[in-house]
Amino acid sequence: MTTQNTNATGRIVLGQNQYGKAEVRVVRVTRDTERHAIEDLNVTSQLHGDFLSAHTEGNNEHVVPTDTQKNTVYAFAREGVGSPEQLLLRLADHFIGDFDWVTGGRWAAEQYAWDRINDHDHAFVRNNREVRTAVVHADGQQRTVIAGVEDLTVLKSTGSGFAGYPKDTYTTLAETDDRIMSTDVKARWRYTTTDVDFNAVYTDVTSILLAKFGEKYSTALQQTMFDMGSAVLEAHPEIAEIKLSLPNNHHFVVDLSFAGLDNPNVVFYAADRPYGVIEATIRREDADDASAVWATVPGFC
Ligand SMILES: O=c1[nH]c(=O)c2[nH]c(=O)[nH]c2[nH]1
Repeated sequence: MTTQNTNATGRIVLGQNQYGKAEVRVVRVTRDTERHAIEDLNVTSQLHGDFLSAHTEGNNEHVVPTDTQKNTVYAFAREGVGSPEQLLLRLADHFIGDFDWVTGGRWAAEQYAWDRINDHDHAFVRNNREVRTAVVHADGQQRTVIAGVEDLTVLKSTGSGFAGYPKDTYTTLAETDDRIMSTDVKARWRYTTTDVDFNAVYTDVTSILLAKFGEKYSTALQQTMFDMGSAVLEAHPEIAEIKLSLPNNHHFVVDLSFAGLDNPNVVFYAADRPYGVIEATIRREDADDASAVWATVPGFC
């Protein structure tokens, strides 16, 4: 229960604030040769700093327009992207370096992949397998980079069960040692350094997550999730922690007895809701506390 302060006389002040341009869609074509390449991003720029008088006095002399922030994203893309993390780090250095009162900020990106059509030089098909994510949080000279992946939908048609759980009056779920397990992998991992080959590590982390999902018999999504996250930390010392949020995309065996048919795990009803939701942070025991940065990355525990 919260109690109400009935004689609140304290001054009203501006608390935490940030502002910027959300979802700047930028497609960068690299066309130095006839074989083009595409980088397709959705970038958000938000500044932290001394913006008090803009809020309390209507004084805009510190307010770098959100329109300028959008233009800066496009201008920096002209110089090259490389990786979403590198682009965001350059944006952070620029805004903090060029404007005295900008002390930090949050820059975020999603990246969408395009594959070549039949190895064509300049025709592509969008690969909707997953969305890559990146966040750079800057505070003075400090940079924190959090990379991620989402909408990576996976399924295994056997090699998963769920049993041994407590039962009470409300339990109807039957134990099983053979079920479908499916989830949409959503993960974010925090680097301890900016000296990273971000594209190479992204590729390796996603391939580890996929391999571990399939690798061994799963007694629960919780166990599989911990295996997936642990394997990423084991392979990558430059990652301090990884957060996973995994919906349990339930597949129910359909009772076909109305037609006189058995159903030995062949025909399933893919429910879209409700779904289990299994989440964890898997971390090195001695990892530093980055909870203030994680607070800017919603959707995880
Ligand atoms: O992998 C699972 N974890 C659970 O916590 C759970 N709960 C449930 O009903 N089914 C499952 N499956």
